Amino acid sequence: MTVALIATSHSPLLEHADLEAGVAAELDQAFTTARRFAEDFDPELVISFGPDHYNGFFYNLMPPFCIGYAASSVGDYGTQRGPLNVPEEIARGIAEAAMSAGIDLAVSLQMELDHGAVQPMEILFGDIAARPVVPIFLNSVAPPFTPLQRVRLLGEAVGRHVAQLEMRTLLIASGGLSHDPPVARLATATPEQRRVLLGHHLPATPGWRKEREQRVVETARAFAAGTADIQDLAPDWDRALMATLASGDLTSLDAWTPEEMARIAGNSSHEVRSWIAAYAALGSCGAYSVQYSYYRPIRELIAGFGLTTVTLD
Ligand SMILES: O=C(O)/C=C/c1cccc(O)c1O
Ligand SMILES: [Fe+2]
Repeated sequence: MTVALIATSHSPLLEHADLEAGVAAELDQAFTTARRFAEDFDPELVISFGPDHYNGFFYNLMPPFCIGYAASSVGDYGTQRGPLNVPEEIARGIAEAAMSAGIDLAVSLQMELDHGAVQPMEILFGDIAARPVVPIFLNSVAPPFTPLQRVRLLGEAVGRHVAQLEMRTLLIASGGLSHDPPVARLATATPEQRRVLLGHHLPATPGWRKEREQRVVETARAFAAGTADIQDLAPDWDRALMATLASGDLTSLDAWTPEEMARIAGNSSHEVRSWIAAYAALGSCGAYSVQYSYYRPIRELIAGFGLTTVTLD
């Protein structure tokens, strides 16, 4: 059994932002390092922990966790659209193992994924169907949020099962870190936004999606210029979280509350759930060490942008 982890922020603005040359080069270097790590590891199986942004999961039925037995990408923000290569038997095994460990979760035979789940696959492998992948959705935008302890326990249960699979398995965490992009929220939604949060706008016209994405692109430009009314990034919080994850002892995160996370690090900081679950999964396979760690708060991407590669000792 060999297991490794790549944890990375995502941002749909990667293709739309006007980054300073130095920052663009740095990011390029981080992605190249991750790509080489993935190529060298050559996984037989990928398990991808990621959020959704009201493209696949809506308030008509919003589970805390869901494992896809089959999945396809909606292709938002120009990401690759179409089916992923999901090994159904392995996905079922993971879901049954997590349920047996006391983690209640949903399963889907028709899971829809957005940039939050597929962008790292595209960056690492150039094709979302390049490797067999089991997608694990963690609700990170739609309150109420399950406690972080449950997220850690989900990760541990998945990791214990993966350790028995005898497959070279790459865990991917996609999300975070501190950030507050203009994703609609139920508490403050207009009637039109409420329809979107319920999924009632579907099937959406291409024009509708373009409009929604353009609003985020414009907010990012304003954020970089210092004129957006979204919450600032929280680099100290991001760095402290990355240090805790690297330490191998995640239990102190159990005490974090969603309210405090949002207050300090923004409404989308809940995407760090993917990192916590994936690090916990690796930790239940053995002691680990971070091999590479990148971090920079990048307003143009509306992201405290982190990327780590991690191996078992
Ligand atoms: O438009 C969305 O739904 C989300 C956009 C976004 C922007 C910046 C960082 C992220 O993690 C995002 O998902
Ligand atoms: Fe996101």
